[in-house]
Amino acid sequence: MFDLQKFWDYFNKQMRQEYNEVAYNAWFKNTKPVSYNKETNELVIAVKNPIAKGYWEANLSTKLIQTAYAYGNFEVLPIFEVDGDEPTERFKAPQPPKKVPERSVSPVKDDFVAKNLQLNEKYTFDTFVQGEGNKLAEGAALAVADNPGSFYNPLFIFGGVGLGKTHLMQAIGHQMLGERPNAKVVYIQSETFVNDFINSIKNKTQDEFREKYRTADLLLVDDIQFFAKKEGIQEEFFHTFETLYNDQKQIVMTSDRLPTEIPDLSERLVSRFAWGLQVEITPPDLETRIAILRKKAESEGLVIDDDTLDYIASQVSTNIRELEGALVKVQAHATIEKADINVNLARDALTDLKLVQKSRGLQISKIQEVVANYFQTTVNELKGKKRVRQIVVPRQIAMYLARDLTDASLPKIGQEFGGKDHTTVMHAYEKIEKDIRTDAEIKSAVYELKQLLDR
Ligand SMILES: Nc1ncnc2c1ncn2[C@@H]1O[C@H](COP(=O)(O)OP(=O)(O)OP(=O)(O)O)[C@@H](O)[C@H]1O
Repeated sequence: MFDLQKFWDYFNKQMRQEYNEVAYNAWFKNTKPVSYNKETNELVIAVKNPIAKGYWEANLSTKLIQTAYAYGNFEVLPIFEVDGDEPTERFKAPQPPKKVPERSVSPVKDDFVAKNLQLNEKYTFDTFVQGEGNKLAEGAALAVADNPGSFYNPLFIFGGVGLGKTHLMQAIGHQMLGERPNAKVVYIQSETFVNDFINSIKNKTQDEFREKYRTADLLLVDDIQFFAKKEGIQEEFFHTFETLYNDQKQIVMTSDRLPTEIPDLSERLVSRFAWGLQVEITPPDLETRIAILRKKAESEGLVIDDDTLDYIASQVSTNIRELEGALVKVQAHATIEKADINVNLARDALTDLKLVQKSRGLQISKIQEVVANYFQTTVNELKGKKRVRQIVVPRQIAMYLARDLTDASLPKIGQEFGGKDHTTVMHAYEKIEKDIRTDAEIKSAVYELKQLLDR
């Protein structure tokens, strides 16, 4: 006998172990079983909104089926309904993103408005592919989109270049506008905030400036690390933040690093940014990169087989913008050659990409120079034999980066480091790889060095 409530409790318990708290709250909290038909095996589940419905259909229906089977050999056919909505047909694909309605423009001068309110219509939750590295951030963004101004305020999303921070933050904006077309969603690059502020002083239009930002229902500030060392701007932003926060308006920020790592960010901003939730996006694994490419290819109407997707995804590992660029290249190559897309064509199309990566990789001397500068030591010390910690750690980090960012073999790296044995390089690599997971200082040093080397 299939007891629906008991099974549901069991399933939830399993999911609690699998999902972190943010994601669990986003997907399972207000979801409930409605009915089970033992003739047809249809199990109707009520989810709280269309996003959740799309997510359950894409990610959780199989889990539900498997769990029911494991639970007691029960067969279920999940059907998801949006709470209070009409029942929908089974496994319907997620809805395409709603067309973004024209926003109502608040009564401030045009030059303050027009250039800033643009959200990229492609940056919605539906087009965002979930993976290990962004699962938490996506869950948090969804939770915020569901309950702006209350759940996690502010939401601070941080991580490396081109990993989807802007995409996620704008998805929150889209969802709010989908539900409340007249909401005032303000999206800005932090540099725009800086420029607007300076112009407002020049033109004596500070009132308009403040009106624009302090009356937002949702303020999205991208790349906030540009506030580093800018005291006046930070002061202004502090007041904007206070006003919005006190009015229970949602604030979302992105940055390439944690607030504590932004140089000279005032203590009060650092502490306020920590009031809500800070979530990191880390680079996607191969599987996620393939899924992103597949989704992108589908949306462009491209037919690309799995091997080719796999090949393209394996060429670009850390930046999704570059990954998309690689796909565009392959597509352009196919058009020019009037040929179908396959692995050979992709290889040809991406040859120069490989050359760039290789030439990047050949510069072990560049890595040594940047690392030596960073740690205020010298390239000679890195190549030398001194065993004091101040030199050993930078040396090991430099070897780690040489291994990670170049194609050079272990013996070749050893040679470049004053003729060291390849086992020394291997040891350094493994040591730093482990330290990155356990030592916040090493992690942040490696991260910053990678950013420096990326320029
Ligand atoms: N998980 C994802 N699913 C689908 N597309 C993604 C995903 N992550 C990133 N992208 C795409 O990759 C591109 C770069 O993403 P985005 O601009 O959001 O990165 P970012 O982290 O804000 O980068 P930056 O640090 O340069 O500001 C965008 O076109 C975005 O749509």
